[in-house]
Order: sequence, then C-alpha cells, then structure tokens
Amino acid sequence: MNPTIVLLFSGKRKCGKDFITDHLQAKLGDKCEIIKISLPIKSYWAKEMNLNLNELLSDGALKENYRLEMINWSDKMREKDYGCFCKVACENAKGKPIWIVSDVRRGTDIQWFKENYGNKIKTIRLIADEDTRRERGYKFKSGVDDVASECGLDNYSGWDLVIENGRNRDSIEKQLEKIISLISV
Ligand SMILES: Nc1ncnc2c1ncn2[C@@H]1O[C@H](COP(=O)(O)OP(=O)(O)OP(=O)(O)O)[C@@H](O)[C@H]1O
Repeated sequence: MNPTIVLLFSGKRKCGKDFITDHLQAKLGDKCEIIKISLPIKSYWAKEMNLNLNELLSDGALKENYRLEMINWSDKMREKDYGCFCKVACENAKGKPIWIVSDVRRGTDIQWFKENYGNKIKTIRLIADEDTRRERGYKFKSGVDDVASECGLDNYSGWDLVIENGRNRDSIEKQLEKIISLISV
C-alpha cells in the first residue's frame, strides 16, 4: 500500500528532529511509520565497524564520532544514485498510510520523494537558535556543519510549514497541532 501522506522533516543539528517526530509518532500511533534516511547508512556502518546499531541511532557520542565518515561514504554512494538511501529507508514503512521522514537533508532527498510520491509530500523545516542547539550538545565541526548534509536545504524556500523549536517555541502540543493540520488539508 502506498502512503496517503509523506511528511518530510528537515532541520539543522540538534534542532529537535527526533524529538518532534517521536512525539508525532506517539500521537498518531499505528497509522504512521518513522522513516530515517540515515538508517541504511548507519546499518551499513554498524556492520562494517562492528558497532552497536542502537547506540549509533541514539542521541549519543557514537553518532558524533562517526558522523564525518558516514557523510563522506554516503556522499560517494549518492553520486551514483541520489535516491539509493531514500528507497531502502522506505521499505520498512510500506503498509502505513502516514510516513514521517525525520531526516531530510538535501535537495535531492526532496526531489526523490517528489518524483515518487508527488503531491502527497509535505515539507516541514524545524528551526532553533544556536544557543539552544548548543545547550542540546551542538558544537560546530568543520566538514560536518559546513557541508551539503547540513546546509543543503538552507536556501530551500518551498516549505509547507516552518516550526520554531528553539527558545521561542510553542508547547509540543501546539507544535504537533500545526503539523497535524497539514495532514488534514
Ligand atoms: N522541544 C524540545 N523540548 C525539550 N527538549 C528538546 C526539544 N527538542 C529537542 N530536545 C532535546 O534536544 C536534544 C537534541 O534533539 P534531537 O536529537 O531531536 O535533535 P536532532 O535534530 O534529531 O539532532 P541530530 O541532527 O543530531 O540527529 C535531545 O536530547 C532532545 O530531547
């Protein structure tokens, strides 16, 4: 079964992509599935390096230790097929009507979803001020924060919704309400 709606979430490091999409999933329940484009990348990396996949998926230090290498390896793969990780990541979600893609990072990610799911996609940008992101553990790293995986969508202007998740954020309930209103239009 194809999805009826595909929500694409984007935002810079520590803006709260996992936090917001986890809460959204808890609210929507069985109807939805979270898709992480980074999952096939991390699965490969965990296998190759003999790492704990769950730890690599969590908000801990392991992810940061390997982030740069994972970006560089995955960019090489994308040069051959820009949709390769999007395609594999979606396999797990087949059967659910609402797809929540929690880590859209590049124009080619949006392009791939548009090509495959057309007007079912809605794009959401999460923003947070740098101080708040720093409090959550963000620290600028050259090769990570100044390359396409982090900045690829900085100049994208077609967002269906922009959500503030920094110092001036609304309550999570209000944030979720705004997102859910996209599903019903
Ligand atoms: N609205 C919020 N209220 C309270 N804590 C938050 C909020 N948003 C995010 N956080 C916390 O900030 C930290 C970073 O958030 P999260 O992991 O969701 O960011 P991310 O955008 O997914 O980061 P990354 O790009 O590194 O994967 C987490 O510990 C999370 O619980």
